[in-house]
Amino acid sequence: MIQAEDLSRRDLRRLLRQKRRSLSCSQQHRAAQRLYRQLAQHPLFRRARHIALYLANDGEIDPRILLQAAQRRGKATYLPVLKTWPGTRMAFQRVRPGEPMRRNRFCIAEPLSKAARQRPVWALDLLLLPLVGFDTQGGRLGMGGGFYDRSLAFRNHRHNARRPILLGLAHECQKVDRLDLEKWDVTLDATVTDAGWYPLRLAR
Ligand SMILES: Nc1nc2c(c(=O)[nH]1)N(C=O)[C@@H](CNc1ccc(C(=O)N[C@@H](CCC(=O)O)C(=O)O)cc1)CN2
Ligand SMILES: Nc1ncnc2c1ncn2[C@@H]1O[C@H](COP(=O)(O)OP(=O)(O)OP(=O)(O)O)[C@@H](O)[C@H]1O
Repeated sequence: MIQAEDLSRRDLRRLLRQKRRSLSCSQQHRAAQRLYRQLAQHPLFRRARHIALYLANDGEIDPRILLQAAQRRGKATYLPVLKTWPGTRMAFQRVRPGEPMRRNRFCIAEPLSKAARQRPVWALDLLLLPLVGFDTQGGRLGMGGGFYDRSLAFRNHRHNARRPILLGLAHECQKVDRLDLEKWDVTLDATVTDAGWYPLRLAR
């Protein structure tokens, strides 16, 4: 495991992104299947009616089969869409199977922005977050854009906010011993990897 305290946030990001990108196609495929098995029958997933996920990029663990399962089960599914103004914000937009996608400025696929189909983040039941690195105390290191932190800033003022449940999704190799958190960083309720769960304070 990586000893995070010896590295700057920038170097840690670079190292962890390299690690996830270097996984082979078959390793990625196996990891996605294992992640699916960890989550698909879990009460938090089964109970959630409004779920936000992401489209995998840059070696991230791929939640697409969870997205498809959620849609088959009649849940409302959402993906992040970057706003053109202000450029630091994103929204969560409802998507249906087969909907056209475009590439955003980071080359990540996203739905065509339609304000009427966006849902405020506090009205989602479950948010599955991509991440670059995680620790076992709920710490999350993202891509460095601050998009998720900004969307979830309300959580740091209202610690008792129950919605949405925040689950980081990761490859086991993205685990680090400890992340230093900045004041704006939101804490995850749990991180789920291909190998298992790292819960922080899940109310069941
Ligand atoms: N799959 C996925 N979707 C996501 C995120 C994510 O982490 N994963 N995001 C989570 O926040 C948002 C996009 N955030 C991002 C933040 C920074 C960079 C970034 O630094 N990219 C380039 C360098 C900048 C550039 O090309 O202009 C890079 O790859 O180094 C990419 C995405 C919304 N959608
Ligand atoms: N709630 C917030 N309000 C204003 N600025 C914020 C907020 N949260 C984060 N930021 C800004 O975003 C920048 C990036 O933050 P950080 O490195 O924690 O992003 P990240 O969690 O890795 O990225 P992401 O959430 O996009 O995956 C920071 O420089 C910070 O100033």
